[in-house]
Amino acid sequence: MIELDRVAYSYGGAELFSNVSLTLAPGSFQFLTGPSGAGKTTLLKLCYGELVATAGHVRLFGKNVRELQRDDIALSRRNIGVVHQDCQFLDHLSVAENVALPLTVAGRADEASEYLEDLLSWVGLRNQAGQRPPELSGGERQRAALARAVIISPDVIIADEPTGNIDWEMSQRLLKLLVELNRMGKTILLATHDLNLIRQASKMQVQARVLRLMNQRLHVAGVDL
Ligand SMILES: Nc1ncnc2c1ncn2[C@@H]1O[C@H](COP(=O)(O)OP(=O)(O)OP(=O)(O)O)[C@@H](O)[C@H]1O
Repeated sequence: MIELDRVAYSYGGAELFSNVSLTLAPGSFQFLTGPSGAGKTTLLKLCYGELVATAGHVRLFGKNVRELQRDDIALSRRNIGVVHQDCQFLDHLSVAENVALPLTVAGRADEASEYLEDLLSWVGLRNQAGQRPPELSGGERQRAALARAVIISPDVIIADEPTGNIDWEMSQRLLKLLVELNRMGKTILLATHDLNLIRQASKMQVQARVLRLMNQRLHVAGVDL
């Protein structure tokens, strides 16, 4: 699905990490952890083609990002649902309109009504459909962001610290939704600081791999980290 092959990334002259190799195999569930500032968000952006590696190769669905035109990258990205750390809603639109936005942008707005109600029920936000994003709680915002990420039925879901600002109960609820998606065959990459979340996933019998970005390298870690 997505492959990073000996990838490095620098902002300006400062190298953030190098020699990072990572494969998102179909149906896999991987956690990305590591200290603040290690470069987790940057690594996720490389995985969904938002940034281009300063060295090494990134392949999205078999195609080298360096050889893709901007439009081709945009097409590949339609198969990757991203849950951003700060959700990135349009506050003047309703929750339902925000969730439907990827379909609207893809010119498939007419399909939105088919899924929207079911999807909002699945994330427990059916009653909040008409509200504006600023009226939602932190946990509700993250669930709305997850609904928006999956409305276009991507094969891959990349979530950047989706439980960063929400309580444990809400974090577990969000994790459960991601586990359900994984059981449906979706490939998940989830960046988190929260080691309890990783332990919780192992209790839910998820075959998750834990990757730790630290000291400029990516390491495979155990859940007891
Ligand atoms: N656009 C940018 N220009 C310059 N430096 C940047 C840019 N974006 C991020 N950085 C720097 O790169 C480093 C890694 O940032 P990144 O957000 O990828 O780390 P992170 O591991 O996700 O951190 P956190 O866990 O705190 O979210 C940080 O020092 C950050 O300040």
